[in-house]
Amino acid sequence: MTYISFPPDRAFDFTAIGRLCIDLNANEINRPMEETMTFTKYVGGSPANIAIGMARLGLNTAFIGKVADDQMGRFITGYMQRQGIDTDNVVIDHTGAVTGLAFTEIKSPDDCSILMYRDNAADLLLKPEEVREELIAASKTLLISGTALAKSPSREAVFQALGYARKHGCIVVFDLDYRPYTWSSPEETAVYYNLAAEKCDILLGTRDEFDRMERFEPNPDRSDRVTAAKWFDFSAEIVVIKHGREGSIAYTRDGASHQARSFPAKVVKTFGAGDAYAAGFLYGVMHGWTLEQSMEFGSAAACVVISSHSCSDAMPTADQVRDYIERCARGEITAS
Ligand SMILES: Nc1ncnc2c1ncn2[C@@H]1O[C@H](COP(=O)(O)OP(=O)(O)OP(=O)(O)O)[C@@H](O)[C@H]1O
Ligand SMILES: O=C(O)C[C@@H](O)[C@H](O)C(=O)CO
Repeated sequence: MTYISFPPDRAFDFTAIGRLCIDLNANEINRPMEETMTFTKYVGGSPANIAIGMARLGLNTAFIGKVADDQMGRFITGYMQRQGIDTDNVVIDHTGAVTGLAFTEIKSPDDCSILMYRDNAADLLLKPEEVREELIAASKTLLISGTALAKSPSREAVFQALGYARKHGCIVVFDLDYRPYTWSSPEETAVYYNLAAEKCDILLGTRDEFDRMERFEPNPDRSDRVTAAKWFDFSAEIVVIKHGREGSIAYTRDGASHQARSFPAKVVKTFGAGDAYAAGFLYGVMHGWTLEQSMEFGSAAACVVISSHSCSDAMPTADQVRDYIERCARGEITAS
């Protein structure tokens, strides 16, 4: 059964809007960052990771964002281009803004955290008038990321992109991607997440992220079905709630639910799972797979990334995801 009809014959399968930043992942792992001395630099930013994941899976991909006018901005843009991602709508800031840094701490495979330096980050300075309508008109899918709603003018740029997407029949995916550092208050988060979610076709988030959206409409049992039902009164066709190692569940407008288990993984670090999951899941949905197949593919893609040191660099190809699934089926991979 097809839950989403993507517009055919467009130059891009997938376009993301949001932050492009730098991950600095501690090399000395399994210890607090106070004791780490060296880091490896990767392109980061949840929407960037997802776009890289989609390109790695073989989809025609573009990005809408803003980078600093410095070596880090040029590193990011060059890396995206080497992945085959169209960066014509990646704007260079000229106000002296900087690149957001995500220092990642890997205390243990299950205890990871991210220290974010995002003051005056260039990505949040993307303006509505810098969003190119023709790019969205040429895209089957637009992914928006919650953190881009945290500050103006990025917030208005996202709503401008949403307007173009609705005008041109582009399917909108909302990856909730809540990052506390960037927001002024929980109320502000809930207001803007709800305003954006009303215009989206597919919602992807964790239970905690959906809880944050429900400040004004309590869901005391934190019911996934209650959460999803609300969005079918708006534009949503699919609502996915992710539950970490416990797997994920999706609801569709027809009232059906779809579940996927997680795969075993030798976890190096937990973050990046959601980005890889989003790429793998959307890859399946865009290929007309069942939701169960798409969620399974996303789950396996997530395991490839959490078994690696990086997020962006580790985003798998379709063959690598299939190989991971097959190796698990043969019992060759067990959970750490
Ligand atoms: N420890 C794990 N072992 C196996 N699979 C996992 C693990 N953690 C996450 N996954 C897989 O990745 C999916 C998404 O992970 P999660 O629910 O943690 O989302 P997230 O919080 O958005 O991820 P991130 O940590 O990147 O922010 C899960 O539904 C599951 O399939
Ligand atoms: O999204 C961020 O700003 C942090 C990412 O760069 C990091 O790779 C991560 O947390 C992935 O979800």
